Amino acid sequence: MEKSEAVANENLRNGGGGDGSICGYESLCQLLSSNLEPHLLEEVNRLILGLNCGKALQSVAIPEPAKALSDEHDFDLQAFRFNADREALREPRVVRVGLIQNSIAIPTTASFSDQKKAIFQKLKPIIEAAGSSGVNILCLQEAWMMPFAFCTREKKWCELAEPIDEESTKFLQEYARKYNMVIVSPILERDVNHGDTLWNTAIIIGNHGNIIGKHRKNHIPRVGDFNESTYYMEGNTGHPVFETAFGKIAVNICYGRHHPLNWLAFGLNGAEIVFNPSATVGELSEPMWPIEARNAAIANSYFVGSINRVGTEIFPNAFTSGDGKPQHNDFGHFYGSSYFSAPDASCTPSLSRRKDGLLITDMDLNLCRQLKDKWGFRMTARYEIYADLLARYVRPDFEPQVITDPSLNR
Ligand SMILES: NC(=O)NCCC(=O)O
Repeated sequence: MEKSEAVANENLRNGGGGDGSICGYESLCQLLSSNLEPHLLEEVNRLILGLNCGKALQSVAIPEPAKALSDEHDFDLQAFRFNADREALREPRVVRVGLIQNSIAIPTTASFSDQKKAIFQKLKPIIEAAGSSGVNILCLQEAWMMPFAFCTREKKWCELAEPIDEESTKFLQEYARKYNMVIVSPILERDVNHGDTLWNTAIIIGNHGNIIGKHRKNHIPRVGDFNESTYYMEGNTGHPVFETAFGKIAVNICYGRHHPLNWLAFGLNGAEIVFNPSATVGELSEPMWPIEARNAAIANSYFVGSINRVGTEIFPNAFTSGDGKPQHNDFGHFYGSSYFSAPDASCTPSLSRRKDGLLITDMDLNLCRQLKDKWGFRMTARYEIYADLLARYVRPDFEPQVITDPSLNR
């Protein structure tokens, strides 16, 4: 292989910096802001981040205790604000929402209990930073309490699954109570009452530490090394929206973001913020990452919080994925880059591509209805014609509606 080809392949797998950075920059936005003249940057940002209420997205002052924690524990910390127009009859409904992305804490060869404890330990200062900054709703990444071992297809990792009221939930319930914070906790769930069935589940912990409910991932990837159907079942919880003290929220777990109907269903049930806790790698999905969630926010008139884990997780035994490629011990680089999208097509810059991080964003939920009134996507959606097509499509005798040009030679 040519050297340049080898470098290109390495960039594809791990990012242009070799260390997960983008040629030495933490994120695309940082690369652009470090290299463009201010007037060019303003125009580029207008195009790639959009405008919120006609203006560039505002950043928000980071509270001092959170800043101190991020300096001490070396995690990325950014804060922004999505505004809405002032209304005559409704007060603004501003909530502060946080997303956490992180790498695992110790090698995957350590004992399971040590690995879990080390992740808890690593997350403590980041959750403290969120809580002490007044975050109202906090979401963690997919299967945050374990390495993303689904690539291995080894059954031993099933041991890490937990019932919804166990160790990981208890750990977060304390923070929910301490900081009056709703916490969305995506874990690998063990459903003891149903024969130890495993699910990929997001638990919604209320701001009093109570469990409001759970949602189980609807769509399971069967792509690349993401052999997740070896571990858990397709969700059976529908598309619940959880009415919390701070707004109506829902969770579209990872691969569900490729399914527009999944996003739609949460919108139809009234979600104002949909979280997309994920675990995905650069080579597979990075060009899709800035588009799909943002499109969902626009199409469904709600906010989306997208989270991806960070780093390269190396497993003891090599695995293959039936694609003819050599066996390997890791998925590739989880590229972080967590961000928020708003219904008016604006979005925040993303967090680091290689570091742990906390993204805090204030959002006026009034923006959701304002965008529904402006664009009328819900009103113009013509759901009945799609309901009819879908009802026919799922039948075994479905015939596609194709009208063939009679002049075609067949
Ligand atoms: N965890 C998960 O569903 N990953 C699938 C990969 C992707 O959707 O980018």
